[in-house]
Amino acid sequence: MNPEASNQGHDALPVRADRQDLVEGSPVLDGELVDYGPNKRRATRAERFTSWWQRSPRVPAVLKSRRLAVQAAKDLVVRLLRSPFRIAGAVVRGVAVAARWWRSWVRVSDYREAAEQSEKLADKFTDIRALTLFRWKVTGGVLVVGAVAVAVLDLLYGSRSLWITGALVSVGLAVLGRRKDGSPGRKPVLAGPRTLTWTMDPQVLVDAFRDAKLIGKDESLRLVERALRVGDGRAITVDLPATRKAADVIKNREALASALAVDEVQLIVERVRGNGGHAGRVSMWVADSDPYASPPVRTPLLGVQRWDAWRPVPFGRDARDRRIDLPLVWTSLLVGAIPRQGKTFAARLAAAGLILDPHTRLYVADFKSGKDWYAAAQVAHRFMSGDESEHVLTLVDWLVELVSEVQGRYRRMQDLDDLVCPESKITPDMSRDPVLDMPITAIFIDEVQVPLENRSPVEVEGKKLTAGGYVGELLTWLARKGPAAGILLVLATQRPDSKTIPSNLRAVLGSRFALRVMDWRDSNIVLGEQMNTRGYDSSRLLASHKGVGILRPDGETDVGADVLAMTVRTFYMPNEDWRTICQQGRALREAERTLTGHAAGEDSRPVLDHAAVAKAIGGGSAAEVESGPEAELPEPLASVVDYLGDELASGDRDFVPTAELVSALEVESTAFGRQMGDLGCKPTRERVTTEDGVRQVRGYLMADIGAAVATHRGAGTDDE
Ligand SMILES: Nc1ncnc2c1ncn2[C@@H]1O[C@H](COP(=O)(O)OP(=O)(O)OP(=O)(O)O)[C@@H](O)[C@H]1O
Repeated sequence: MNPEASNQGHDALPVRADRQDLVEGSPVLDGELVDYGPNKRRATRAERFTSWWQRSPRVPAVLKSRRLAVQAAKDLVVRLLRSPFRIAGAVVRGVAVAARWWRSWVRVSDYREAAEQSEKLADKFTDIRALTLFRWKVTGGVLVVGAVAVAVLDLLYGSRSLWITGALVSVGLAVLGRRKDGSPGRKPVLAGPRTLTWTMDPQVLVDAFRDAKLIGKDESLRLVERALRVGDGRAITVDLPATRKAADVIKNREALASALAVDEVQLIVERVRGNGGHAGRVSMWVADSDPYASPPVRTPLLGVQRWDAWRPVPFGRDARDRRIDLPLVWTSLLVGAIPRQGKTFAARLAAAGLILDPHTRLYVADFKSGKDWYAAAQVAHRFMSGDESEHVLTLVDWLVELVSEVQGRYRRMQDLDDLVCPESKITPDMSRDPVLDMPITAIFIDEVQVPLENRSPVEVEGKKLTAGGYVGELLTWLARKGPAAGILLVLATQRPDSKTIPSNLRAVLGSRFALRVMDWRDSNIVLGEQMNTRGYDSSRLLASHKGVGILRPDGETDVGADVLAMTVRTFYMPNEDWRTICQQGRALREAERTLTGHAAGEDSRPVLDHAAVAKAIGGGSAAEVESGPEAELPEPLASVVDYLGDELASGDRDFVPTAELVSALEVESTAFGRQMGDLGCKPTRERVTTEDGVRQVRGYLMADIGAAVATHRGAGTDDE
């Protein structure tokens, strides 16, 4: 690649302006300056030393900053000037403490109190009195001996000895009267900052686990692999005490990060699975600094000639800098985030892998109607960009065409022998055989909430439906049946809420990628029910971390087949790289003669068999679409329903403890109980099995919650 050209590309930022309205004049630039890969130069020895010095927990903070050092010097001068007064104060306090102790001793207070408590003071009075007299005599004796000793010393050594004795007594009294830790006002209200020291002191790690309540007071950790330097951080593997679960450590990662004094993005906690692991083995990695603050990495696809759609597509890197590839075939992908977090960039990465395989067929529906997808028009079998109702109706036609295509493929697979098609599933050879005509076909829909929310009427087999409802039904059917036949969906949405993306559609989208969202509910909508309680909540990601999200893949990734989800920063693929990849994809298709549809200049209308499609997706569900959207539930019932998800209907659970709901929904328990009561849900007590055995806890019966939901939905619909 020409370096000059590439540098130019970095400086020339994406132009976001209306194409038709562009007349002569300076372009309006919208974008972010990104300093990445190729410009990175090796740090010098001095720079490396400075970086180590700044990060090392062994170097005191005052030596890391000039401002802090000056402040520390000033504090020292003040301390020195104040020291005579502080010593005098300590001596006075020491005299008071000594006098109090002597008084209690001479009065035999402990003996007296014990006798009083056992109501035997009268019996013991004579003994106490005798002891008191004896102690007075001892006191008198010590004073006389002391006075004589001082007089003798004075005679022998002069007044110097008096000064020395006085100084020694003062030091003793000052020590006695020093400000000790533990009593109010006797320690600084704000102690210094906590810093990460666990790599040096395993006890700190154990304490952190205890502070985070991940192990009990009397429990400890076992070291499996000592702390090692891995990448730009340290890794350690430990075994939890028996019965403690690694899943709970992952869930409470934030508490552990706080106990270890690091930001949670710097802490990666994974369960070690398989042969070398067990349910209580935890592998931890702590980054030296924010792992996502470094410049983003360009997609490795830029350097490859072609890609195989069956290979997982390079998607990004995790905090430990491990490459994460995303399997796309036989699954579907949902990408969700608030605006400007990198959804389109993420969806385009998935597309890039497929574009570089000339045997794939692409449908691209860009409801963002910007320039982000424009370059894909040269390779896409069907392409459109716009957010009007006509575009939604075109999408309906595409989806109907794809449903027919899937049905056709299954029919044709039945006729193939077992050697070519061993299961009712497409294989790599089948997808590349031009005679079979079953290429991997992917439909990309950016801002999928636009068609899903469209209320234009469509008539299907005599029934009136909303276009959005019909799109939802078609997408659900395709996500369920399509992947095995080689048809996959990639949907990106700015509005990951339960009303926009129907729950039955979400349930069948295998892979999920959640960039930053507004709250844990939206995060669960993208990632799946209760993922926040398992430690995966994309609302906790930082706004400055563009392209960073939580990936829940459907299938094996390089991190491991059993990893539920992971935080990934997507590769950076700005517009000029995207254009290069699309041009390369076109050249590959031209060479293989696989250019079809829109890209080949033949914008054929889809062949539609509405009757067969309506039959396939089922009349019952279509009727549901007709009845309009479900009435909105009041809070906190809506959040409870969101949290419980499918558990509410599945009947797997009869009861949910209040404590679980309060902690998952992050609400105040009294107010929550009152609001639930107002909505017709009264708590009960049930016996449940917890870690500490069977206990009776307060909570709600699923049936009661279900009944309250039905009542409120019914009421809402009646009102309309
Ligand atoms: N992996 C990445 N590394 C660094 N920056 C990124 C990355 N991915 C995206 N960005 C930055 O984030 C910005 C927004 O990305 P993108 O257009 O994909 O957001 P979006 O979520 O699709 O936005 P919208 O909702 O407005 O369509 C881009 O301009 C890009 O500079």
